[in-house]
Amino acid sequence: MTFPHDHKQALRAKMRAERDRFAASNQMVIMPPRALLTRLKPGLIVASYHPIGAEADPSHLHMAAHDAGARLALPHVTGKATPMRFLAWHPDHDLAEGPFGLRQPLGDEELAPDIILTPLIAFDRDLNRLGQGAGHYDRAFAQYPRAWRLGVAWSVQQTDSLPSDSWDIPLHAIVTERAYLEKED
Ligand SMILES: Nc1nc2c(c(=O)[nH]1)N(C=O)[C@@H](CNc1ccc(C(=O)N[C@@H](CCC(=O)O)C(=O)O)cc1)CN2
Ligand SMILES: Nc1ncnc2c1ncn2[C@@H]1O[C@H](COP(=O)(O)OP(=O)(O)OP(=O)(O)O)[C@@H](O)[C@H]1O
Repeated sequence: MTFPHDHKQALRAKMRAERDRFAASNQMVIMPPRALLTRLKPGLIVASYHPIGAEADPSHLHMAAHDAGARLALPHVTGKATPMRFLAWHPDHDLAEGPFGLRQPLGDEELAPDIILTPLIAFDRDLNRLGQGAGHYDRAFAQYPRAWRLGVAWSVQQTDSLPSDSWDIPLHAIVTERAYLEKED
């Protein structure tokens, strides 16, 4: 079922406001779930992200990956229309300013991720995800279908049921400051 574009836009505005309110009055951290830790090994490529605004901070997750010998990558975009690339990044490296207030890697070494720590605006119990609407993660998920897709979010970003379009690829799991949710299969 295809939901009107306007419905997704209204949901984004509502859930961004919810997230911003939550983050303004709480000092929470998100810790790496056991399911992530058991997957980590030297040489694995883990894509994380640099949070903007009130987004959930994945740094404890990617630092656990770094400590386990994994290589890190961060997303790099140039605009809404162009695909996102994951570029190599080391925690000691500086970031450069990008579009939408993003901070992105300076280098140009593209990596194919084994695990994608995924930012999101909203999620539901079926692990559907609503993103920024440019299709950057939907396209990356299609490009790397074997990667493990772990959503990172505040618990208040959960909503009853999300509109799902044909191109939407659900997450394998989601971690919040309160819980770890996994797809039952
Ligand atoms: N931290 C972070 N990095 C990320 C993403 C993300 O969601 N979060 N992306 C996910 O795709 C990609 C960047 N894509 C983006 C596409 C559109 C907008 C955008 O339209 N932003 C709105 C305001 C967003 C807000 O207030 O939350 C804007 O600029 O009007 C932002 C990022 C890659 N890096
Ligand atoms: N595999 C794909 N290839 C090309 N375009 C895609 C693909 N997946 C999604 N898109 C396009 O991306 C756009 C954004 O989709 P949508 O509103 O579902 O994004 P979203 O749920 O916010 O997630 P994202 O974080 O990926 O932006 C749509 O116009 C869609 O046509």
